[in-house]
Amino acid sequence: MTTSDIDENVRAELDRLRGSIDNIDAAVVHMLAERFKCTQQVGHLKARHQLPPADPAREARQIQRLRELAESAKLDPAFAEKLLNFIIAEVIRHHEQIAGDSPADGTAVE
Ligand SMILES: O=C(O)C(=O)C[C@]1(C(=O)O)C=C[C@@H](O)C=C1
Repeated sequence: MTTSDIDENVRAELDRLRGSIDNIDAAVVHMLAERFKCTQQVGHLKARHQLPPADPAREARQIQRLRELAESAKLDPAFAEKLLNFIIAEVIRHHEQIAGDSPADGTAVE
């Protein structure tokens, strides 16, 4: 059986759920885009002031907080931690690129 020859009621329920999934995925993309807009500004600030791209102490606090939020939301905390680490790794890569593009005297224009 394929999804094209299933019962009409099942099809309607599947379509309804998929509609919500599509809305949630869109919200996730928009939220991530906003987060990356902020972290790009952090990257420029850090580059201007010769601050290191990564801040492991800050990350440890973020992971702890996210794990607690995940637990209370009934989301697997290990998954939440992996997701945050994945996002942060990309942010650090951007920070490193920005720092690499900036002259050491901090006179770069954004
Ligand atoms: O808060 C910072 O210092 C950032 O650079 C942002 C951020 C993040 O994406 O949340 C990224 C890298 C750091 O290691 C910690 C946090």
